[in-house]
Amino acid sequence: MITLTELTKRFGTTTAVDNLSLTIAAGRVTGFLGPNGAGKSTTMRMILGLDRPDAGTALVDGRPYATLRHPLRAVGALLDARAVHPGRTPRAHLLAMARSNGIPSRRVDEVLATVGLTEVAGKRAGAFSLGMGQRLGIAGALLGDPGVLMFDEPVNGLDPDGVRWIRELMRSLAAEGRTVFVSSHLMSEVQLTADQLVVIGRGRLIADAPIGEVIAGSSLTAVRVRSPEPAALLRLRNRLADRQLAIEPVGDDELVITGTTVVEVGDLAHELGVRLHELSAREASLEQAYLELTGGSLEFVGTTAAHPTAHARIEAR
Ligand SMILES: Nc1ncnc2c1ncn2[C@@H]1O[C@H](COP(=O)(O)OP(=O)(O)OP(=O)(O)O)[C@@H](O)[C@H]1O
Repeated sequence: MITLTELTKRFGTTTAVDNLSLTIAAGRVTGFLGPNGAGKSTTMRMILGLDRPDAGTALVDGRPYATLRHPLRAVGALLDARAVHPGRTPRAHLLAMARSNGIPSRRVDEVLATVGLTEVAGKRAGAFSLGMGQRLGIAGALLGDPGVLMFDEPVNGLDPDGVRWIRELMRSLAAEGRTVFVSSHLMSEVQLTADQLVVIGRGRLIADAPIGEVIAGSSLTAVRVRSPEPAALLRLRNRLADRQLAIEPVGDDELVITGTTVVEVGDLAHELGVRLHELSAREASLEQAYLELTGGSLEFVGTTAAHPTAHARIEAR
């Protein structure tokens, strides 16, 4: 478990992480989302004791990282896949890590096999592709068999097989009861991998909820209902309006309603004796829900206009 309490980090006049309080629970994959510059890496660095908070605390299983005697056995992390010295071999790199954390050297061969690098274990890491570097970083994270794992953009540079491999690895690590905290900009991938989402913008918490709730909260998640009887449909519309739901009529035979479920609308239609020709749910994608949530907290925006002013800074709503 990771516990953040009023965590704050400033760089000069920039508040990178702003009073962040949340718990990242064990036994599930928590996706960590936010626009560029939102403060994700800084948060992860503070959890790992690499950046010192200006206020608040970041605890791993109730303890600050710096007080862990064998940190790699408590928390494994992939932050920067290029962090390995180019002249070193994967085996030498992992052996050095193992030695400094009291981890038996046979564990090195185990993790090399897990990430599929056994055959290149004696080659210099400098010649590795980005995907191989990611795999080596993941091997380092797994080395101490830790209960908490953090990955910053782990699928970066991986081919489709590698992407699927990391997805299955994260799912299985969470199924073993570990805490898996992973940042990503790939919404389709997060939708397939994560159970819980933490969304931040400009260092502040925007959402901390199960993925289904985040999608259900989107204005693009809606129920569509069609009836061949306009008068009956109007009765249904009035009753839905009584419940303060947002209703968009389409012609006189269709309604699109947000903030409800097919169960609620179906039950109401039945109660009012409204004959239906369609009752369907339209679910927003995670990407649509995410863009709505973070729309006001973008730090850097580009444009597709003819005369781009890319990277203009915009103010928060
Ligand atoms: N060492 C540093 N010195 C100065 N400013 C920094 C430093 N590290 C981060 N920042 C600033 O803090 C803010 C948060 O950066 P951070 O890298 O944590 O965001 P992020 O969410 O990980 O972004 P990305 O998705 O682009 O990786 C940004 O405004 C960034 O410029």
